[in-house]
Amino acid sequence: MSLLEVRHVSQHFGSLVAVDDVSMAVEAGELRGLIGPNGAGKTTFFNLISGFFKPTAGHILLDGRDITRLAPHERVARGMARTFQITEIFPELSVRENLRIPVELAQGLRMQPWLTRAADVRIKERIDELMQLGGLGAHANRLVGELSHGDQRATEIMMALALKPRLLLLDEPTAGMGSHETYSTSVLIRKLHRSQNLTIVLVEHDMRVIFNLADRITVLAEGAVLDEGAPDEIAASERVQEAYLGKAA
Ligand SMILES: Nc1ncnc2c1ncn2[C@@H]1O[C@H](COP(=O)(O)OP(=O)(O)OP(=O)(O)O)[C@@H](O)[C@H]1O
Repeated sequence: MSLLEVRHVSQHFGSLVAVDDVSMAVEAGELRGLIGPNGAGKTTFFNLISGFFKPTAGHILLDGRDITRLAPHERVARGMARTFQITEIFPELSVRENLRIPVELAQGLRMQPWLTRAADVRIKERIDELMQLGGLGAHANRLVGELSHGDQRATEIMMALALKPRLLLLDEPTAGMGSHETYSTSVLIRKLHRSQNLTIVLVEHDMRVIFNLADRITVLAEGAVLDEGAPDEIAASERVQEAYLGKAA
């Protein structure tokens, strides 16, 4: 059974069909890349998987269970977390304080009026572990708003990971980055994928990142699946080349 299964999903906005009868199955442990020209429907598709939109038609299954009508936070409870195209962090808080929010949430301790000393130790240990894993140890007490774009993105990814997802959805993690930061973000994603038993679906514009990281790639064009396969198959696909060249022309 696939970890994530999308069955014949469509999303209409009035007369516009942003996602048109898309099916996709992602196996546990896979890193799936999702690409497509501008306006292909990638972000809409991500919003459908993570529950920000409810599809006009079709079904979404996680571990074989239908989650189509579940709210985003209910999907988080089932093991799904996501990041956004625009980094969603609290710039006026430190890295440690940002991470504390999802760590408390994951441990069922958010909004508790008081914490036992043991619970507080557990929270701090988990924050330290996440900072270490994300390469953020040196920035623990710095305000996130003062960090580089790459470190802000790493903080956001580690906040998603704090929720202990099995499925992590990353929406353009290298958007707006220079080549150095793009490279270090790719290295982080690969490291997390390998060390944390994670399944990842990654939307990216940067083709080097996608072809370097993905086990398989799904290509969307005009809301529909244009092609799907291993990176070398997609690189050789005439249909895909035409879609990109056609768009650029
Ligand atoms: N909330 C919305 N209401 C109406 N139309 C929308 C909405 N969201 C997206 N669209 C339209 O749906 C289509 C697909 O958009 P979407 O943002 O999903 O594409 P994309 O592949 O993510 O594009 P990009 O690569 O530029 O981010 C576009 O025509 C867009 O204008």
